[in-house]
Amino acid sequence: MTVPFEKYHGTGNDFLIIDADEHTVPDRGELARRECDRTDGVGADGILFLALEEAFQPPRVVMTLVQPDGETAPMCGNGARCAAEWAMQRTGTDSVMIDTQAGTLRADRTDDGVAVEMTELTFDPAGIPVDADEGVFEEEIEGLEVTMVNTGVPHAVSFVDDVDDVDLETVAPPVRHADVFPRGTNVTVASPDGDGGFSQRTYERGVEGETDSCGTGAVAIAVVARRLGYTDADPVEVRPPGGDLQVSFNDRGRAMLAGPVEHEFDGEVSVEPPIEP
Ligand SMILES: N[C@@H](CCC[C@H](N)C(=O)O)C(=O)O
Repeated sequence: MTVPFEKYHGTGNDFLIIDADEHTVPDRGELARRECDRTDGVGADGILFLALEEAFQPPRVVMTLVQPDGETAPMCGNGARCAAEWAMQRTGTDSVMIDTQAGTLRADRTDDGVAVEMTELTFDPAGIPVDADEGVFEEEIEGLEVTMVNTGVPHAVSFVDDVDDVDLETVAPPVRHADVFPRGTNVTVASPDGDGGFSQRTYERGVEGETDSCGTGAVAIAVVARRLGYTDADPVEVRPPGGDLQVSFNDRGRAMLAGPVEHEFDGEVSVEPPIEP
């Protein structure tokens, strides 16, 4: 049998979206491993399974991201922005709430895209998690000087002179798999633009490679840069290869992630039918 999907991307971080209310996929991990493959499948950084609750004001959408390795990620900044656009299109609203494993986010339409209020972030080792007695700030792990933060998912953030000079596919995997991270980590490098903003590159856990953009990574750069005194800009402009993101801070002290979202195309994928009882 086949299941329809809609393909979205947020600054190049791309996802197949499947309506989880309408379509049952018995083995989500198998589907993600097969269809996220950029050679033999549709090609994407993950599959978002979305279940809409239209009765609420604003409407709610339950978001589950299954990554190309078949595992579930608790949170995804760009995925949340794509999920919000999908839900806003379906409900004709300009605001939605998104339920993730890392917490509930509010998302609003902006002039040029979608902004989400991120979940609470932490530098606490237990919350990242990292096996350390105190917060990890500018410490060398597997050859890279990193600061550890959890912005919904863990990021090892490293500031360098020029992100384009970093051989990320070589430098990142030892950090991503370092023993001190019981659940692994994303690895994000950033270089200052001299104007309070940063260029970004991220090697993503679950994708096991570099993506064109990572929303939790952009927020990680902004909060770590502010914490270390590298910027006092608000919003902080963060530029991954796939487009420009803005990270601002609201009066609740929460980070807001904003940027464009695009609907690319629709299609169908084949799945095994559910086993009848
Ligand atoms: N691309 C995402 C992050 C997705 C989760 C990450 N790969 C993980 O496993 O922690 C984003 O935009 O935040």
